[in-house]
Parts: sequence; structure tokens; C-alpha cells
Amino acid sequence: MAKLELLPAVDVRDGQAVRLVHGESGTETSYGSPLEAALAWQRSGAEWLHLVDLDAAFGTGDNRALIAEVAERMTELHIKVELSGGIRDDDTLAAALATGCTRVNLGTAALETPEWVAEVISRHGDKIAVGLDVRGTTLRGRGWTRDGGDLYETLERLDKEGCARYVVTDIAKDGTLQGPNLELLKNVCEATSRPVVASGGVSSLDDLRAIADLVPLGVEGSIVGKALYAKAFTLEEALAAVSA
Ligand SMILES: O=C(O)c1ccccc1N[C@@H]1O[C@H](COP(=O)(O)O)[C@@H](O)[C@H]1O
Repeated sequence: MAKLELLPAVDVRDGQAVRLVHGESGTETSYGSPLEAALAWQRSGAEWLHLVDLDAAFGTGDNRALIAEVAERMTELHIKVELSGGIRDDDTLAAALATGCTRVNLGTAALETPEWVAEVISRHGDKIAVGLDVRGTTLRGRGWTRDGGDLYETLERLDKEGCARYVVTDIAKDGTLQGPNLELLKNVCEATSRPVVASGGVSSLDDLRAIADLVPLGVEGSIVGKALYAKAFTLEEALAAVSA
């Protein structure tokens, strides 16, 4: 059986690696240099990095140069990078892809400019993932501050447009260490044949094992954020738990 991929997260706000609670601006806990955080995950055996420009997602500026530095360094070290936050038009997409990242993750654009997203999916194939960030079954965009339509209607549309994969975040769980929303992940896997990356709520190795049990349903990976920074477990332990 395929193993669950783990994507340690580095979310960047105002030049710092941070974690938020429920993705709410103002709830940041800071963890220092984003490059040092990324290098720490690389030294611990990471194969992937989920790298987010939170300022770009919230519309409070951007960390473009720093994000590019981290993504480029990780790529040199053969770490695959999933790059996210504020990628909403040709310029931001070109800058993101120029970092050498493995794929980008589009959020707001999939809700607000669907024609552009359909076009970049057809142009870039599996270099494009879409982040389905939900409260209940309602999608949220613009730093998770605005409603953006129904999860399953949007999923159906994106499937028809050939979207290669989805990063599914339960906002109510994100940054809370309350455990992942396994029901949501199962429901999304039932609604699409495309691979799903789980995000939000991981608190323990048992949570990761529970997500790994969903690999046969279509879950391909899991983002891990707060739990690693809070030292609930190490990345080495997490990688061992999902490859057993
Ligand atoms: O990851 C977070 O904690 C987060 C919190 C609030 C907003 C966005 C967040 N993360 C990532 O940003 C993209 C969306 O960015 P955009 O809408 O395309 O600009 C989302 O997919 C998350 O990966």
C-alpha cells in the first residue's frame, strides 16, 4: 500500500514562521526564521514542505523574496515544495513557479476567478492543486475571511476542469491540535477520484495513522503544522508512524 506523504508546514507572516489558530489573523505564535524552520524539517527527513505566504493570503503585503529563498533552497536540497498563499493571477503564478516548487496551491482564485483557474489547470496540469478551505461545507477565501460557495459544487466543477489534486483544510480544526476531520476527508474522497492532501487538526501520531488509513480511499498526504512546532512528536517519529 502507498504510504502517506507528510508535508511539514512553514507559514510565513511578517518574515517569521508562525502558526495561527483557525487561520485567524492576530492569533500568531512565532517560531523564528522560516528558512531555519524549513532546514530543520529537511534535516529531520522531510520529503515535502508546505510553504505558505500568509501575508499574501490575507492581503497584508507579501513575503515573496523570503518565500522564494526558502523554496529555492529546499529545491536545491531535493525537497518538494507545495507553495501557497496569494497566487491569484499570471504574475503571482509565474513568480511561484519560478522558485522551482513542485506545485502551487490555489485558494481564493478558485473561488473568485474560475475561468483563470481552469485555464492554468489546462496549461500546467499537476503543478496546480486547489486548496479547499472549508467551514462546514462552505468554502472560504481571502485569508479565510469570505464565503466562496459550496464545497461539493466547486469540487465537481474543478474535477471537470481536470484539477489534479485538492488540499482539504477544515478551518475549525486548523491550528487547534483537536484531531483531523476524518469524515470530511472521507466525504471529499467519495466525491472525487483525484488525490487529496489532508490539512488541519493533526495532534498525535494516532491522528496521522488514522489519516494513513484513508490512503486507499484517495488521501495522498497530510500537512502537519502546530503539532510539530509544539513538539507533540518529532518529524522522524511521524515519518516512521506512516511508513510502518
Ligand atoms: O494556512 C493557514 O493557516 C491559512 C490561514 C488563513 C488563510 C490562508 C491560509 N493558508 C493557505 O493559503 C492558501 C490560500 O491562499 P489564497 O487564497 O490562494 O491567496 C490556502 O490554500 C492555504 O494553503
